[in-house]
Amino acid sequence: MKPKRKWGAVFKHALEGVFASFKTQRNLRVHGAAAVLVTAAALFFRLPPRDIALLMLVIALVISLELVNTAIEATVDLVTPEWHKLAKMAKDAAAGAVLVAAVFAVIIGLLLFYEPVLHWLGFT
Ligand SMILES: Nc1ncnc2c1ncn2[C@@H]1O[C@H](COP(=O)(O)OP(=O)(O)OP(=O)(O)O)[C@@H](O)[C@H]1O
Repeated sequence: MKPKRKWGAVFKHALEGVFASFKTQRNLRVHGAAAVLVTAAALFFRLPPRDIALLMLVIALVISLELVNTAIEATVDLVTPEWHKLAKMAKDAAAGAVLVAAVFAVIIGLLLFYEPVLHWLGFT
């Protein structure tokens, strides 16, 4: 039987996965930067806690799916360096999952920032 890993080791490996993915995946860095900017804007416009919680949720969803996408890409590359229609399907579907989450994140962001930005610009 495999010996049980300590919580510290589990946490360390998970963090290594996050850092390695940020280091190698440009899209993940772009989404990370967008998340920092959106969070700063939410604080600047004093969005209500529930709106900030919703933003945190969609940010976590997009970043998590980027990490899963990275894992799937690495696994596919490990299994086959050759062109294969199943490899294409796995990678395209994983990228599609990130795209769907990112599009809905943008829509949610527009809905949440629309009023405070108009107010700040003096239109309401
Ligand atoms: N082994 C393969 N067989 C078939 N198609 C592949 C294979 N590897 C990659 N592809 C195709 O090329 C696309 C890009 O794959 P790649 O591994 O280069 O991802 P990437 O450009 O690094 O993605 P990301 O920008 O998200 O990191 C895939 O979505 C898929 O359509």
